[in-house]
This record gives sequence, structure tokens and C-alpha cells, in this order.
Amino acid sequence: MKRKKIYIAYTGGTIGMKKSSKGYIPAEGFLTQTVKASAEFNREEMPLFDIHEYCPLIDSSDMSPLHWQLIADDIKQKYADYDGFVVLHGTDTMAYTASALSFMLEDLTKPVIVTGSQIPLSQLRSDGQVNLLNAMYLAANYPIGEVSLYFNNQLYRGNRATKMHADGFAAFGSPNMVPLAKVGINIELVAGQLSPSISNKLGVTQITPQQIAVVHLYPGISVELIKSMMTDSLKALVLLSFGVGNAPQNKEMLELFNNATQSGLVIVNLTQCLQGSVNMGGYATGNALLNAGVISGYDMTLEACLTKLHYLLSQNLETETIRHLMQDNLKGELTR
Ligand SMILES: NC(=O)C[C@H](N)C(=O)O
Repeated sequence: MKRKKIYIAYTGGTIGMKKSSKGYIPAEGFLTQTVKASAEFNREEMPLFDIHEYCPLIDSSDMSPLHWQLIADDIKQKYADYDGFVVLHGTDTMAYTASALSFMLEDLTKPVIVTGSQIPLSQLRSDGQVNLLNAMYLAANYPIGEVSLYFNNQLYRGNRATKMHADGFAAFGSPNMVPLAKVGINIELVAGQLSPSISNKLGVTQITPQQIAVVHLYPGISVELIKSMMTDSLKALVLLSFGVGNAPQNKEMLELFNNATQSGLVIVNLTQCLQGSVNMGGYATGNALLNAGVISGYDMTLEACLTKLHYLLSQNLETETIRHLMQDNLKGELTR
């Protein structure tokens, strides 16, 4: 059988880093040489691959929407030449990039798997080798036509994943959705669907950086503080509320939200809880937000919500359309 071809977009992250006097920093050429020289990656059962090393390689804390655009455009340019794509990325903002790509890549039928590691390949006990090897293997043999995130034996939907552990190998979870696949002695497809037909056509929606505020409510939070964030250039505000979407019944705050939504600000209600969904009909404290024009983010992760807002706000859509689409399931990012 013809060996599949995988394109590896290597953007940076711990996986290819080396020690320096200031801590780990990206090391040019190191990962590419290591992987190319490794017998394991070149076994017959493995796909053929090309690695495109980005310049400069970055720690993912330095990622921005401009980088999401670079990665999406890169995949589009190479789309017809490869069977699948692996994006090597730092773990810190990996879930944001995976979510952003899931919205930006339109009519995707080939697998795009984002992965990385907690310990660099250059160090003892690195998780980089298994993560990359499995991601490449899955991209070649389990063509799930969506953006996913592979880490520690689990393949998650990209826009459902979130970083859960700062220093453990099980760095990611998907609190509101079962994984697409589990990797053990056998590979088990759970929610993942193999692409019924593969096409070489791919669309990319251009995104631009947007002014979006995130307010994490806490008992006694000052309304003045929230007000200070609501400048004229603000396009959207994500409210991280209590429980099923509740907020203090503070008249001044509700008035502030009401006036803001009436003048076109998109306010999305997400729960601070890691699992479960917003239901503003559950309590009077949530209902008051609904009456102030706040919309539900259902069970989206913050990463999915923020990147979806970037995606929609970049498209010259009417505010009402954005509000409507924010509450629709566009790429499997929410359950309703
Ligand atoms: N494990 C990692 O990759 C963390 C690193 N700081 C990054 O996100 O680039």
C-alpha cells in the first residue's frame, strides 16, 4: 500500500526546546534533525513526512491571532499535497490555536492534529516522541476530518479541549465531550468519525485581532472595575458567571450590561464551572442577565468562545447575526 504523506507545521513549544540560563527556549533545527534521524519515525508502518519549521519558533504564550492565520494559510497552501497535517505547538495556548483553526478551516475533510509535549525531546523522559509519533500515525490511518488535539493517549476535538494540568503529562481534557479516540494497545474510535470522502478543496476564513474582554465574576466584584473595561472599542465581553450562568442581582451592573448590549456589545455568558452548561432560565439571577441582552455560551470552553468571537467578529456580520451564530453549534463546539 502507498505510504501516506503528512505535513508537520512546527510552530515551536517545549517539544523542540533546549535548556538555557533563562529556562527552556526554542532551539532551531533540533527537533527536525532529531525526528528525521530517528528510526522509529522512519519505520515502514509510519507515513512519510515533511517538517516545516517556522521562523522564529515560539513559546506558545507568544501566539496571537496573526499566528493562527499563518498556520491556517500554511495548511491551505499544502492541502492538496498531503493526506494529513500535524501542528507542533506549545501546550500553553494549544487549545486556543486548535479552536481557532477549527473555525477558520472551512470544508475540512483531512485530519489536522495539534500536539506538543510537556518535557522537551532533548530531555530524559520526554512525552514528545509518543505524542508526535501517535499524532502522525493517527493522521495517516484514522482520517478524522476535523481539527483535533492529541495528548497523552487521547485525541480530543480541538474546540472542546482545554489545558487542565500545568505540569502533568495528562495536560489536556475535554470536560464536556468524550474524546474522538483513545489510544492504548488498540486504537478505539469514540466520537471520531472517519471522513466519508476526502476532497482537496479547503477554505480559510481570514481573522483579525479583536478587542474582547473576559470578566471572571467573584462575590463583591466592583461594577466600576467592569465598567472600566467597557471602552468604545470593545466588541465583545465574556462573562464567567457562577453555576448555570448566575450573577449578582446588582442593579447598577445589570443596567450597565443592558445599555451595552443595546448599543451593540456582544456579551456571552459562560460558566466558571469546568463541566456543564449555562442555563439562564434556571434562576432569577441568571434570568436577569438574559433580560439584559446577555447571550448563552452553553457548554463552550473559554478558548472556543474567544476564538469563535474572533472568527465571527472578523466577518463584517450584523451584531444580531453574531449573537445568533454564537449560540449555534458551528463546528461541534457546543451542545444544545
Ligand atoms: N509545554 C509547553 O509547550 C509549554 C511552553 N511554554 C509553550 O507553550 O510553548
